[in-house]
Amino acid sequence: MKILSAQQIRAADAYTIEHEPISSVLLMERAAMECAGWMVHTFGETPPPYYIFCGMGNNGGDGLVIARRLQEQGFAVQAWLVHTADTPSADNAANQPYYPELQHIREPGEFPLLEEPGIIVDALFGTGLNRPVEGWAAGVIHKINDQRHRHTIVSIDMPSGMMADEPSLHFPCVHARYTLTFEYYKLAFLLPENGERTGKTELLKIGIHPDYTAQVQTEYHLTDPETIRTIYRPRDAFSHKGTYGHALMIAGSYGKMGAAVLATRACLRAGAGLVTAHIPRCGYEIMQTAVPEAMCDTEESALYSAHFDEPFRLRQAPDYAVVGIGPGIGADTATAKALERLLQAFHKPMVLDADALNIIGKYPALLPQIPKDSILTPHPKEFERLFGSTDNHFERLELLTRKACELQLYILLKGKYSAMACPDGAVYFNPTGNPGMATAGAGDVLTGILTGLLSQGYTPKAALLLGAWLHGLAGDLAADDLSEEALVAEDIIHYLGQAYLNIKK
Ligand SMILES: NC(=O)C1=CN([C@@H]2O[C@H](COP(=O)(O)OP(=O)(O)OC[C@H]3O[C@@H](n4cnc5c(N)ncnc54)[C@H](OP(=O)(O)O)[C@@H]3O)[C@@H](O)[C@H]2O)[C@@H](O)CC1
Ligand SMILES: [K+]
Repeated sequence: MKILSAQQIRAADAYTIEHEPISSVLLMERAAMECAGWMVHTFGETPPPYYIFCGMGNNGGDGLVIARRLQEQGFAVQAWLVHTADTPSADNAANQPYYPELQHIREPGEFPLLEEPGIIVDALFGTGLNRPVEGWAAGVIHKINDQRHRHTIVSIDMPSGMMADEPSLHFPCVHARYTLTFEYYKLAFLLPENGERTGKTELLKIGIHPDYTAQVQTEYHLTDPETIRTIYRPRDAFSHKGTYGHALMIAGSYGKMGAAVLATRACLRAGAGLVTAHIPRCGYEIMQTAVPEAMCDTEESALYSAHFDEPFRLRQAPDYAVVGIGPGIGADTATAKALERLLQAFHKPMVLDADALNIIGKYPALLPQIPKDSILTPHPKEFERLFGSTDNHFERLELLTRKACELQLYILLKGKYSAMACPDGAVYFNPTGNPGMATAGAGDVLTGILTGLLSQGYTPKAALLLGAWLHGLAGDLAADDLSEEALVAEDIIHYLGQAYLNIKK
């Protein structure tokens, strides 16, 4: 699913008006009708009163139509026009006469007392916002926010005060419980700095012309079930375990064998044909017992770093279809040297996570040695250690994209919507997953899944998009059964099969 800028959304609007064709006032009617329908469905036939705050642009116009439609259905509605400009937009003005009970706010003192707990509809500003809201209009936003513990706030298209595709963290902005957004997610919704202000986002289809969406070029995308279904490849009936590759998982150290077990298990569960776990001697019994399906490659030394000192082992690395490296390996000097030798020996795309990334953060000269098209999966702190810090999440996204292009790597920056930057400059956001997955070992499982998918012959881009989707979906299915709180990394592996079945539906 494409993510459009505010300017492209305006163009989509204009294209629809011209080519459907439909008048702009009727397109507004359609958008508002979807919102009113969502509210009736969500808040029921006997909801608390609706308090609707409308601005002077088309977002306010949507609010006016919502007010009329809800009132026509017999709901208790009060609506106010907040005079943030001298003149209303044409479609806003056209709708005012159809809601004669409209009240007016021209200064914060006129903000009403909303006695009965109800539903506040925020239709002050949408995609037309082009600067911070200031003065008494900002006061109105603060007054709305003051009510958020007594009332449910529903923002129309965007929380008022937020910019669609620029930083606006420090702007006055409505804190919504729900945001009903039209046709496209806005980039701002997908960045952590806006999470608290957007609330739960609901995407409402308002009939934007499909031809516009098909031809418009954008670097930002949200992965969706259709994309995932086109990536997923069913197995060939005549295949054998060799068809799905032999993966090498380099993980674990004394006290961190859990990371190695999780990554190896996830790699097998994701579908790798064969997996060898390259682990320290001290973890041999643990791995053989916990993951009998995996082979083990160990060294005599109990120290993880020591087993890399034997060049013999590394010479075998190129024989593997893929290498996953990082979970629990530690970041001491000997391990760093070993990673360097691995990068010299292995030239196919690999998966680097956790301590492998911390080592590269310490020795940035290793960065250009990573094989082209490899996948890096840093969490925000690891990302910072690798590439430095930024002032806001928009800048961080730019840095992420730039590094993926410069280094010709796939970089997945973990988050609620993990951002996956590709070497061609495209960025995909993954929508599956839940806060229950903020738990020890969840990242090791992702490394295993990605390695397992690469091993089966998925391209790095396909493995990345599918892997992130499966990982999040397995977590969602696990949380549905077990709760977010009780979810542990092992559950993600356990539900991976259900996630695959869900894709095939
Ligand atoms: N796209 C679609 O498909 C559809 C879109 N629809 C709806 O239209 C909405 C976009 O409407 P919109 O363009 O009229 O802008 P909106 O957000 O109402 O702002 C109004 C005006 O405020 C002004 N302004 C800006 N910043 C300001 C500030 N800080 N403080 C004070 N004033 C400020 C600025 O004018 P300026 O002052 O810059 O001249 C701006 O034009 C969209 O979000 C959706 O709800 C649907 O109806 C139909 C389908
Ligand atoms: K709004």
